[in-house]
Amino acid sequence: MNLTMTTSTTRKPTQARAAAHAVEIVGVSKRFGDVTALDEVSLQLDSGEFLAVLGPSGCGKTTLLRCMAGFERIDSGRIALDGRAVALPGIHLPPHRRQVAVVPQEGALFPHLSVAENVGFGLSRRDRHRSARIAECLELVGLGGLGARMPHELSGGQQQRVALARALAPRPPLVLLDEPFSALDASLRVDLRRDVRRALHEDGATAILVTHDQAEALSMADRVAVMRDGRVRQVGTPEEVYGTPVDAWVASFVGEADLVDLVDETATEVRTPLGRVEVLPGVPGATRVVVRPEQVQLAPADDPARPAPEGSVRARVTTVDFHGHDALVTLELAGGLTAQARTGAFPPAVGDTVDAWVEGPCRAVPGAET
Ligand SMILES: Nc1ncnc2c1ncn2[C@@H]1O[C@H](COP(=O)(O)OP(=O)(O)OP(=O)(O)O)[C@@H](O)[C@H]1O
Repeated sequence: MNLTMTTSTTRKPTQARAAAHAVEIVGVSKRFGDVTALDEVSLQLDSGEFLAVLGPSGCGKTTLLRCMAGFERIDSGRIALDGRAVALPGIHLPPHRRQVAVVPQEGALFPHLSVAENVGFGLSRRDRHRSARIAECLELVGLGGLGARMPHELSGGQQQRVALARALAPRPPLVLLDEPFSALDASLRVDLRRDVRRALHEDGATAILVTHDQAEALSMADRVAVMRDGRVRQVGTPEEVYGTPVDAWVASFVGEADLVDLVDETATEVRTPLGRVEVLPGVPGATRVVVRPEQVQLAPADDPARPAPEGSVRARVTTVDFHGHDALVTLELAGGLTAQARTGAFPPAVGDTVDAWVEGPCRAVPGAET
């Protein structure tokens, strides 16, 4: 079972080691034969922080998590947890000595133990606060009073909540969540994300969530590390990685993006196939502009009631993906170029001619890597 627990029931005060990061990963590399799963990865987390590691399948997210938990040995670099080195080449603290809890993809509860026994699994039987801590953790994940149930009497979402309560119960300094919501349906996932975020925060846990789901990473984390091909491409707050991606690849992976060519530029404005666009201070060598679909405004062409602003462009609507609360509209621009606009619940129809323009500043990025 992919689960490690500590028997300690008190998290050590962080004040005594104020200088130490809760997690410090420095230049960590890990190879499997010819495959470089991790390539000089460096990350730091403060105590109580929630980091999401976001990247496509095969980018090395799970390997990073397994190296932190102690399930894999690193080839080079260093991992320290709460100021204590747990992995260096030649030094490998086993998982049970790292005080790290892992919440796997599917709860993997012990089927023959009750909910309360599952939650108390990592707590010493002699701990006189054991029952109180079990009850506290079940309350924390919204399952107060369900301790006597057996795992098969719970829904998938409830089982994941028990898995989280079990991970939190021994107060591990670090909780690692390995795509814990991937097996759940969409509406349950949204609720559970919010509750897990709150439970971790209330318990003061430092946590790392591995996910390929950008909405999950952006909505839950204090900071997001975007990975590709074993490397960390960008680390920042959700607003930073979405609003100021470092390159075209990050821009397209973290949310939808129209990457439009930069035609000419003045100090703060560029001309693009989507009209005039205000740009944020750019990155050297920028050739493209990241326009988020929600920045693209549309109005019926030649509508006297809503004249398009100067610098707008003419476009034809080619497809409309209706989502209820909003819609994603694909536009054909001059020269056969396409762009996407996110509208409200009343989008234009396929075949309509519209005026399109971009509102708000955009990020200019190097265009080479897509
Ligand atoms: N035990 C292993 N033996 C050989 N190759 C491995 C092993 N574990 C991982 N890899 C390879 O290392 C790379 C990174 O894999 P990893 O599982 O960390 O990616 P991931 O981002 O978590 O992907 P996913 O989202 O699909 O789980 C992949 O190319 C994978 O095939």
